[in-house]
Amino acid sequence: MRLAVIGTGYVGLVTGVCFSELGNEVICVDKDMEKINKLRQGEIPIYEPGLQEMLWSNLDTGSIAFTTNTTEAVRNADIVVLAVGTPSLPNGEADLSYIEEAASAIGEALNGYKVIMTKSTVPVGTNGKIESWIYDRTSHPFHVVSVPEFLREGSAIRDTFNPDRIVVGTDNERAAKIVVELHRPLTDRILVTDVRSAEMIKYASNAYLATRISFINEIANICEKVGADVSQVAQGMGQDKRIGPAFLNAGIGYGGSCFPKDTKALIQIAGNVDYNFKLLKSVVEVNRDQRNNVLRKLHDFVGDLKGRTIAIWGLAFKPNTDDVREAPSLDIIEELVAEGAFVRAYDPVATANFRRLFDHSSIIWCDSAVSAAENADALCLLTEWREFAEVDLSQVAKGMKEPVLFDGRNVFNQQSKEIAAFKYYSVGRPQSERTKEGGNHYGIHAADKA
Ligand SMILES: NC(=O)C1=CN([C@@H]2O[C@H](COP(=O)(O)OP(=O)(O)OC[C@H]3O[C@@H](n4cnc5c(N)ncnc54)[C@H](O)[C@@H]3O)[C@@H](O)[C@H]2O)C=CC1
Ligand SMILES: O=C(O)[C@H]1O[C@H](OP(=O)(O)OP(=O)(O)OC[C@H]2O[C@@H](n3ccc(=O)[nH]c3=O)[C@H](O)[C@@H]2O)[C@H](O)[C@@H](O)[C@@H]1O
Repeated sequence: MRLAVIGTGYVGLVTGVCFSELGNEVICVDKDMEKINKLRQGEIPIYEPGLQEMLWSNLDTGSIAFTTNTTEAVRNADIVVLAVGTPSLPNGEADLSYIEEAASAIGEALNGYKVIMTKSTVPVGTNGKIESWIYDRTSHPFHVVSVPEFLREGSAIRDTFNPDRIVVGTDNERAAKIVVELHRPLTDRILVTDVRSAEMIKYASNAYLATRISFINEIANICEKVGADVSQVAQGMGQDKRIGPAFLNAGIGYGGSCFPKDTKALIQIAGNVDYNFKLLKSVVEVNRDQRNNVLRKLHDFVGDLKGRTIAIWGLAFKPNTDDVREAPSLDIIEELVAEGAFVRAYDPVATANFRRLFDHSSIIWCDSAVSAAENADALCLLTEWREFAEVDLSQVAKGMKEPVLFDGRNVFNQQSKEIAAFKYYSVGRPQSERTKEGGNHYGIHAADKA
C-alpha cells in the first residue's frame, strides 16, 4: 500500500521505516525542513537501536522518501497516517493545534478516497473533530480511523514488529478492512472497536502502567521502613498470573514524553465530564515526589550539598534512548545546582539533548562513567544503562572522595563484593549493615537520622 505519514517525530519515523520494511511505499512528511533534509541523507534525529540501519536499507531500495510537501504526499497515498505531536497545554489538556493543522492540510489535499489513520495520542472525541476538520475542506470521500500507538522508546522496532495487539477504532467496515490488511503481517491480534473506545484504550493503558509504577514505588517506600526488599516483593507479586511481572520495577519514578503528559490529559478528560479521577491524581503526585528520594537520601548522608560534588550516571528518562523529556534527571540536577552543588554528569547518548533543556556552569559534562565519579562526594545512578552495571566499581570507588552510591534503579546487587566498597543506598531494599553503620567524614551518621 502507499502510505503518507504526517509528522516525522519518534512515532512517525518508526512507523514509516517499519512499514516500508514490510514492503509498503512510504512517504514521510514533516514541516521541519532541516529534519527532512537530514533524513534524506539517512541521518536520523533520534537514538533508537536498529532504526538507522533499517532506514538506510529502505532508502536504498526507494521504498521510503521524505518531504515537506503534505499535499503531494497525501495525493499519492492510499492511507494517511497522522503522527504529529500532542503535547500538554499548561492546564494538562492535550494541545490539538498540530492535529488540527495537519488535518486541515489533509482536507485541502484529498483527491479521492483515503483512510486517515490517527496514531497520535488524542483525547476521546478528537477523531470526530479530525473528521469534521477534513470534511469542511473536501468533497472527496474518506474515513478517519483511530489506531493508537503502543511502542516504547528504546525498543520501538521490536515493539512495532511484535505488537501485543493492534487496536482499530472505526464503525466503518471498508476502512476497518484496509487498516486490518495493513497490519495483518504484524499480528493476528487485531481488535476492532468503536472510535471512542480506541481513543480511551490508549489513555487507559498508559495510565494503568503509570499506576503500577507509582504503586510499586509506594510499596518500595514502605519496604524501606519495615525492612522488606521490594525486588523480592515484586518478584513474588509478579508470579501471580493475575498480576504479571512487568512494570513492577521500583525506582525514581516514570518520565518520558508520554506517561506524564497522558496521565495529566486523562485527568483533564475526566474533569471535563465532571469526573474527579482521584486515583490517577495520586499516581501523578506519588511520581512527582518519588524523584525527591534521591535528594532526601543525599541530604541524609552528605548533609548540606553546597560545595559538594555529586556525580550523575544517566540523563535519559530510560535506557536505550536519548530522550530526556520529563526525565527525573532534569528535576534532580536542577535542584542540586540550586542548592549550590557541583555536578559531574555522564550519559552514553543523551547529554546533548539534556544540555538543550538545562545547562549551568556548575555542571561538568563527562565522557565516561568512571570519569564522572572522579572526586565526587556521592554518585547517583538515575538511568539503568547496561554499561553502568558493567563498570569496574572498585576503580570507581577508588576515584571518589567518598564512595557513596545512590542506586535509583536498583541495578546493583547489594550483597556483591564490588558494592561492599560503597555506602550503598537503593530503592525499597534493606540497607546493608555497612551502610547502616557507616558514618562519613562530614560527621553525619545515616543511622542517627532515621
Ligand atoms: N514518543 C513515543 O514513544 C510515543 C508517542 N506517541 C504519541 O504519538 C504522537 C507523536 O509523538 P512523537 O513522535 O514523540 O512526537 P514529536 O513531537 O517527536 O514529533 C512530532 C513531529 O511532527 C511534526 N509536525 C507537527 N505538525 C506538523 C504538520 N502540520 N505537518 C507535518 N509535520 C508536523 C513536528 O515537526 C515533529 O517533527 C504523540 O501524540 C504521542 O503522544 C504514542 C506512542 C509512543
Ligand atoms: O505512549 C507512549 O509514548 C508510550 O509510553 C510508554 O513507553 P515509553 O515512555 O517509551 O517507555 P516505558 O518503558 O514505558 O517507560 C516509561 C517510564 O517508566 C519508567 N518505568 C518503567 C517500568 C517500570 O517497571 N518502572 C519504571 O520506573 C521508566 O524508567 C520510564 O521513565 C509505554 O510503555 C508505551 O506502550 C507507550 O506507547
